Amino acid sequence: MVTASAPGKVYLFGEHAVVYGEPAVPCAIGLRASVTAHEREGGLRIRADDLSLSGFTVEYDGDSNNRPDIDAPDSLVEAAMGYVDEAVAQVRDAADAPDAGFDITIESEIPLGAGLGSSAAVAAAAIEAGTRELGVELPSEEIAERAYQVENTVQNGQASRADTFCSTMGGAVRVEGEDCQPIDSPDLPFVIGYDGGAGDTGALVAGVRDLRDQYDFAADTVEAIGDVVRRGERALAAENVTEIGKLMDFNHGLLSALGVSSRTLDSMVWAARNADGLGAKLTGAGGGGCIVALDETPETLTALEYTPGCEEAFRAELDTDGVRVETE
Ligand SMILES: Nc1ncnc2c1ncn2[C@@H]1O[C@H](COP(=O)(O)OP(=O)(O)OP(=O)(O)O)[C@@H](O)[C@H]1O
Ligand SMILES: C[C@@](O)(CCO)CC(=O)[O-]
Ligand SMILES: [Mg+2]
Repeated sequence: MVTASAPGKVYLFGEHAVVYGEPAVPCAIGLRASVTAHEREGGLRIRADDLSLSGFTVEYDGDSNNRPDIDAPDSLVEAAMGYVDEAVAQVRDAADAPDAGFDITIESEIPLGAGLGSSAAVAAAAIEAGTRELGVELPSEEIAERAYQVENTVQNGQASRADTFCSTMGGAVRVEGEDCQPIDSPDLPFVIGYDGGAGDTGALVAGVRDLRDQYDFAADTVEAIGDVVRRGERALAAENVTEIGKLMDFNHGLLSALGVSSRTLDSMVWAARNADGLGAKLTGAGGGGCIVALDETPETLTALEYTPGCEEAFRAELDTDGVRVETE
């Protein structure tokens, strides 16, 4: 039995645009998903009590895909299970063990669908736990690549390597197309506001794609996000936190123009700005979920706590540990 964990992340800059080849800078944070894999005689049984489908246990064999007996629409169940299913497919492929069966247990501190990269963390941790359980040790680059394949399949061919590379490597990273690099970052005073909601990553990415196909100025907006990221990288290298904050504000405006913000995400961003934080933006796919702000003082945290629609506000720190084995 092997347990592995991987961190969630916030985007300092560049989500959505990264899907079209612009650079992005996500940063791993100290909230983790843990996956335990225990080999069994064929089939797959998944225990995922943190899933918003009120927690369920699923048991089915590889062929018949028996539907779990829970009171939720099929599409939701399939979407909820897609990442784990695909991660197990990657494990079987990597270990050359097409018939390997597993009991998988997932425990996670990362809210689902909220922009903190729960899917990437679950995928990376599941691949690490599953392959180790079969006695195979993958280099971290391969875990990242296989976790990306998981996201790409579930998001219907519309995913970047950013979330999965960040979750696998930890720390701050820069991703542009297939080029993925760890980068240096100062300790940034992240404050996260969470509205308790979720967005559907695949649907939000598809919405941006449609806008980009329809309007030249939407394509220009995606490129403008790339420009913000390039400036952001310079600010990061110079440890100029004030400039980083300003660029985060700009990045949020451009994401809003692309239709991926929401009323509560905007309210939380404005609460952070009014509290004189250094900058704030939505993080991840958007639609609902989390914003990330920068502030060393307690003001932004307090302001978010009093913002209608904000369910939870907390500080987060850059986590330099990527995917790791917890117990073996
Ligand atoms: N604790 C968990 N147990 C089982 N599956 C999980 C868990 N956490 C996340 N997942 C999987 O990840 C999916 C959510 O991924 P999605 O990409 O929509 O959001 P996210 O990764 O949290 O946010 P973003 O991609 O915007 O950063 C869930 O539907 C589920 O399939
Ligand atoms: C919206 C997106 O850019 C980030 C989701 O966390 C999608 C992706 O990069 O795969
Ligand atoms: Mg995701």
